[in-house]
Amino acid sequence: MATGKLYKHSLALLTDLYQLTMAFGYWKLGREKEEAIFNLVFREHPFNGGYTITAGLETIIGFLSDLEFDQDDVDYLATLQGNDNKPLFESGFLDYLSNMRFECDIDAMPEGTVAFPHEPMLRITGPILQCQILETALLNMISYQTLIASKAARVCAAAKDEPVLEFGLRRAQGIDGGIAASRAAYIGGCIGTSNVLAGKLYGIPVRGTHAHSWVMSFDDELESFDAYAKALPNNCVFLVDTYDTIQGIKNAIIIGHKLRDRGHTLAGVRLDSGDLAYLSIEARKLLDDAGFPDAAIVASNDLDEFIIDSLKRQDAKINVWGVGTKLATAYDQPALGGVLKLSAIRLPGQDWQYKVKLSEQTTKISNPGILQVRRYHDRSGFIADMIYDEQLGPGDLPIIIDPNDPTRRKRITTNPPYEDLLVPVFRKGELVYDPPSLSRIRQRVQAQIGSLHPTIRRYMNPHTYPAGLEQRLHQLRTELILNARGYTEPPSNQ
Ligand SMILES: Nc1ncnc2c1ncn2[C@@H]1O[C@H](COP(=O)(O)OP(=O)(O)OP(=O)(O)O)[C@@H](O)[C@H]1O
Ligand SMILES: O=P(O)(O)OC[C@H]1O[C@H](OP(=O)(O)OP(=O)(O)O)[C@H](O)[C@@H]1O
Ligand SMILES: O=C(O)c1cccnc1
Repeated sequence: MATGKLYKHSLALLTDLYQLTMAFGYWKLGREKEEAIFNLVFREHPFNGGYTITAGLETIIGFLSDLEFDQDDVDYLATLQGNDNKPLFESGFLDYLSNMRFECDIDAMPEGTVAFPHEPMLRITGPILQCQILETALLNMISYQTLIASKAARVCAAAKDEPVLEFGLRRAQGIDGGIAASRAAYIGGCIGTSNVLAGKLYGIPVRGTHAHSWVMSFDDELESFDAYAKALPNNCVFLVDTYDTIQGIKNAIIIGHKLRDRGHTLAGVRLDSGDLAYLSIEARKLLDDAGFPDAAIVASNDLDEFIIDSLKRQDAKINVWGVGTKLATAYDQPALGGVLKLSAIRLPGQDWQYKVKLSEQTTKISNPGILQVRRYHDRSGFIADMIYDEQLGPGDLPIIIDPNDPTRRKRITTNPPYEDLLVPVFRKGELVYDPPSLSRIRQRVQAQIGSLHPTIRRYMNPHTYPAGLEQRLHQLRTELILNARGYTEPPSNQ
């Protein structure tokens, strides 16, 4: 029975200490009811790609649904001391945490959405104290799964119509990394995983062959295949490279005939070393000539999207790709670089005050407002994305401005159909969203990627998809930046 949860208790302490010290500060100042809006964004696509696939929302929903500071948690917090060896937190604050119930609004892009730099993938609105405590966990859950789903999408795109199995658990970043990687890889397009716990938790199909150790534990390879075929006649993909790959394929064929005589099937062979193009072509010839045209050739060994692409260009005859380390660890880019930035604040019952964070680097200056993302499309696919402020509104026939280079603009002139990407997930702490099944999320990924122009899908040096700020939001942001830099008066609505 798929439960979808690795942890069966509240993870309220899954945060950085500074979030709790700030929370204490807000409480001490009586500011705990002040409301804030934070947006979770990334600044650059991972892997130098042209798009990013969101993942991790369901993990966040599980985390927030269980959220509470239980007695053990506050007992632990009571032991923390400041540099005068006195308690860091007052008991009144710990009581406050014990009684605190999650009461924020969350709006988020559904999992499996393609996202672009600076677009909020998730927006949290609520008491600033709560938003602050949750920052770290929200980033942790979305950033990593989004990274792996995006990597998987690239690997699967390279494999084109051929299935990719995720084999990464043994090299993944610890227990949670391995579980989350399997989930995200499945979202990104892998058809199964070797990770049995992920299979149980999420209902991901589990698949596998056997290891060199099985072959090595027998006196010879043929005997090992024979014994495996007798024990598991319905799961025979023989690993053929323990000693000599060509001889291994011939041994697999000998056992394949025996399997067939007993009413079973040689499902395939796995190549795990050597020149995978050459060996797969030889394997295909041997298997076909022996009457096993349906036996699959599975390949593994430090594969990634670039090696898969190269092997395909070499006409490798590989039917199934087993990809582990480089997928589950996001080997070439181990972090997404997600951030959660404050964009507005207000006292209860008062107007929002918009906020920006300055930086010497233009791309690191945050966006103010109550942000939403509008995606315009036509029959051929996505046209452009526009980040707009819900109070200013999306505007008629808007102009979309690249925040990194305001001279780059796109005018929306024809009133094309659109979709607002952030959907309500929590309202005042109550779940108002019915999370889709993993198979629906996988379908969404394929539909979303399919709606991108092929030049944006290219995994080397892709074209840049038009995504930017609605012009009045851009103007307001510019005024706030100039004001923060001391050049102007604050904008009139501040
Ligand atoms: N024809 C090919 N074209 C491009 N890359 C290939 C080709 N064949 C294999 N590779 C890749 O080259 C790398 C070979 O790595 P390495 O030399 O460490 O492996 P090996 O010696 O074949 O096997 P192992 O060390 O696992 O026993 C792997 O990443 C593999 O996927
Ligand atoms: O190469 P990856 O993409 O990570 O795929 C998973 C690897 O895990 C297994 O190897 P094993 O742990 O036996 O080590 P190996 O690298 O020596 O084959 C398997 O034979 C693959 O080679
Ligand atoms: O089943 C397999 O072939 C497998 C599983 C994990 C890692 N490498 C291979």
